[in-house]
Amino acid sequence: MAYNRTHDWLTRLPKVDLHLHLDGSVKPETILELALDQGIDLPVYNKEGLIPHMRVGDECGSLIEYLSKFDFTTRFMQSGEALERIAYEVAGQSAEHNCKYVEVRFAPQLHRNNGLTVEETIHYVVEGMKRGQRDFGVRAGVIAICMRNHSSESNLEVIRAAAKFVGKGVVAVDLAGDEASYPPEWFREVFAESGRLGIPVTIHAGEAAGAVNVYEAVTNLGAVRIGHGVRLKENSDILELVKERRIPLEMCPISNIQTKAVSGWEAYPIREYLEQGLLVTINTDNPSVSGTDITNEYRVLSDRFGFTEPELVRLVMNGVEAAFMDESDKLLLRREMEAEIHSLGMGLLS
Ligand SMILES: O=c1[nH]cnc2c1ncn2[C@@H]1O[C@H](CO)[C@@H](O)[C@H]1O
Ligand SMILES: [Zn+2]
Repeated sequence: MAYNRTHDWLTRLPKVDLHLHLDGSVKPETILELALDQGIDLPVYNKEGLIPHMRVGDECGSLIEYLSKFDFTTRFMQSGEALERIAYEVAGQSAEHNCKYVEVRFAPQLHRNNGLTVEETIHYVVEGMKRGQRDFGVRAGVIAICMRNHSSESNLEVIRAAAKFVGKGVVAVDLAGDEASYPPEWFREVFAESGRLGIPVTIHAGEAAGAVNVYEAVTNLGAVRIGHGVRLKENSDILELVKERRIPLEMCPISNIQTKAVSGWEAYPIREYLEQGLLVTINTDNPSVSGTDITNEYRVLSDRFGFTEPELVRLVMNGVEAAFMDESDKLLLRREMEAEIHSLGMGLLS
């Protein structure tokens, strides 16, 4: 590729990633080592051969097809040691892209096949993130995910365990999985508990189903952020509500194209959302499943939509504003990032 000033500074631009799944971020090299340590057979024993088992291609037709990739990685994520290691590595991968803050999400109930409790899974992920923070300087928060195909009882267990870690590494709870088959109104009872316990909520909505799911998430599940929200554009009243309430959208461009949340890039609503004043943020979702990284997300957007450098900086700073962080920490992060952007000679914050 020819030298491109924007591409070069996108690598150096300080960034944040608010929507990243732990089980969608495991490196193939790590799977090779974990399989050996854990005595699990692999279909192939080299990195390149593992990639098709972990990553979707251009032919991915739906969210359901996309989600099928996770069964492979979660098999190797059933011990405290593996969870701690993968969380630590995610911090390292984020640092390589000058990501200053990352929120890592995972579903505790998917990591209990060998007897870990929900609380133990959270403990190990938090420990890995803390070690990553120390070694790589990346600030981090953990989001505990409830799964759409799990029982209320299992999901309530996740929320209650997560509540014990608030202020100690966990920053929010989420709902993920097959959105088209499991509408958000089925989860009111589960998220009433997060309301009672005072844990912030983000919900995957408007990805594989319509804008009405965003409405339900915001008005009845207590969501203060929305995962994706790509299909919000289908209803201008709901879009207006999200805008008025300053609810951030955690958009994940490459993943959104792969899961067919929209028909293609020409229909991807990011520029219109930004121009309409929505609090849009850019994230990776699942680097290993989507074959992406945070720099690549910005690079593709700048190429596809002609975002200017100030617009790209705006998207980054929206992420800082949307972070599940207390205000004093957020202020520090914002100052640090603004200073770094200025020192890169961009002077683009006006
Ligand atoms: O984009 C997404 N939409 C909905 N669910 C997802 C997405 N990416 C991952 N997961 C689901 O979240 C689980 C815990 O991390 C993953 O195992 C996958 O089933
Ligand atoms: Zn997601």
